[in-house]
Amino acid sequence: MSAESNKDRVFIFDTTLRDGEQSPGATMTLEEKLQVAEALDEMGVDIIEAGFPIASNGDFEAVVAVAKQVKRATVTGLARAITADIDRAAEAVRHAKKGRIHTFVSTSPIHLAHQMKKTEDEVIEIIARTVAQARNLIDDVEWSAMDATRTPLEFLKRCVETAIKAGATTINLPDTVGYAVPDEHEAMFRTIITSVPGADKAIFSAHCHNDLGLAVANSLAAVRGGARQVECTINGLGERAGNAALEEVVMALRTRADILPYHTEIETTHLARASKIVSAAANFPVQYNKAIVGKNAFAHESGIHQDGMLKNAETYEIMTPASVGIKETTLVMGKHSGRAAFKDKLKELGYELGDNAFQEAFVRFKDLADRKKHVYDADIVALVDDEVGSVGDRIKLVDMEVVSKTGGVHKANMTLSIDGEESSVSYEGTGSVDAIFNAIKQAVGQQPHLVLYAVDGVTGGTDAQASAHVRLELNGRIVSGNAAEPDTLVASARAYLNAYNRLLIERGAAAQGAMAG
Ligand SMILES: CC(=O)SCCNC(=O)CCNC(=O)[C@H](O)C(C)(C)COP(=O)(O)OP(=O)(O)OC[C@H]1O[C@@H](n2cnc3c(N)ncnc32)[C@H](O)[C@@H]1OP(=O)(O)O
Ligand SMILES: CC(C)C(=O)C(=O)O
Repeated sequence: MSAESNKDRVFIFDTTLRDGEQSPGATMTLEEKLQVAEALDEMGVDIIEAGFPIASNGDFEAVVAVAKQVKRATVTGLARAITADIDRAAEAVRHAKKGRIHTFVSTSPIHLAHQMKKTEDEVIEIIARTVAQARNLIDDVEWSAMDATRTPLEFLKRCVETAIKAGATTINLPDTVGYAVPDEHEAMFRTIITSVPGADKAIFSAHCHNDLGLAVANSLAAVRGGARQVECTINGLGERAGNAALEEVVMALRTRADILPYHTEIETTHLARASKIVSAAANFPVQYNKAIVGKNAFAHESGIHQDGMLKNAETYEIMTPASVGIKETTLVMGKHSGRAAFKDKLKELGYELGDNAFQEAFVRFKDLADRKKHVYDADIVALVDDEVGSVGDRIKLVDMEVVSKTGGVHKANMTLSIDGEESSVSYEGTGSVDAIFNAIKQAVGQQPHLVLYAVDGVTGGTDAQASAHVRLELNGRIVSGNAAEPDTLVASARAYLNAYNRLLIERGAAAQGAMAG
């Protein structure tokens, strides 16, 4: 495929299995690498860098296995500018339908002086010799200038010209240490591509690291400067702060085609799945706020955004979750949510409340969200059931204080509203709950028999709401009451009152008489 006929096509070179695996702790087994490679191939990645064959027998075997498995993509293996490395890489990638050798050497003064201990002329000789060696073994050869962005332009031009003359078909100018900024990066590519003799015969490639958080921005700048291959990894995995994230590069090109008129052949609906596969294989969690594939990438918690989303998703989303393989947007219910989202959530949960009941439920929801980190659907169900179940209650809890001492007194001081009038009472018990129930019985002047008292957590966690259940019996009648609250004792008191209120309803006028007496 000539660079000319694909002038706006950006080739995606995925190095999750090589640079990605260089993330400390991200080592993958052969089976895991095959699973990742399959996902990349199905997604339409153009080149898969499967490993560094000379690094170990395991790496060599992995590159061979990936090469044999992959159906569509070109498979490459990395090699230093060393004869044995290049031979080993060739031996591994020759198993692929389309194989590539990727060889590299340092070009920056600091690397030449301290790592390679070579002069510029010696490096030029190494490039000519090793690229030619690779090209004698395979037609598809990529050459990389390690630390290109800290290399003086004049020397970089000499290196690139030498590599192209020796037969390199792809020239990669890596920002090895994540030092570049976008304008400068774009200019570097443009200068090299427009001034090096023979540059039109090669595809230029960007390989950006994220040390300054600029890997994706620099990759896009390189494309503007003429690069047509971007090296990246799923989830931005990679040495130190990582590489440019594949999903971000691809979606930026797709979403901003208006000012970045280039395209890739990536099937973007596979992105979320690939992210999960890599995260599991590399045992590397994806941060919640990671662009495109993070748990929060399509989640909205604030009321104003949720209201906008309910009116038109384009108000707060620049791409659809479906376009990256995420099922749907989520409106997370929390302390920043407003009425629009709460109403929508109630509808989803099957509730239709009248204006007053809705308003009261919303106030209680806000109050709960202020106290609880996560408000789950189950919390809202408990809250609304509780709200609906207590509509019309004649006796309500106004305030409550419980004093409880190990081996000592358990006392409940309660203020209740009975038919709109407040009444305070204190009573002791054998425990806090017993004291509460005794205080209520004292206030209402009745002694119903407690048939059942039980408490469950609505959700997990110590901040979960407690759901309390009380069953009372009076004169042969049995009624149940429920209440949900973050505080177990308050939930218990309200459940008792809820049951007692039902007892009053069932007993009708007789109960009214009893209370008045
Ligand atoms: C920017 C990048 O991501 S580059 C890729 C980095 N990835 C890795 O290093 C992972 C795999 N690496 C390995 O398994 C090992 O480092 C090996 C097998 C490659 C080499 O192991 P060793 O022979 O023990 O060498 P060691 O790692 O200690 O040092 C690297 C050597 O390679 C040399 N070297 C580094 N890059 C190159 C290069 N592109 N071309 C030629 N030689 C190079 C260094 O100068 C050093 O040589 P020296 O020992 O003569 O000083
Ligand atoms: C080997 C090259 C491509 C590399 O990984 C880098 O320079 O970061």
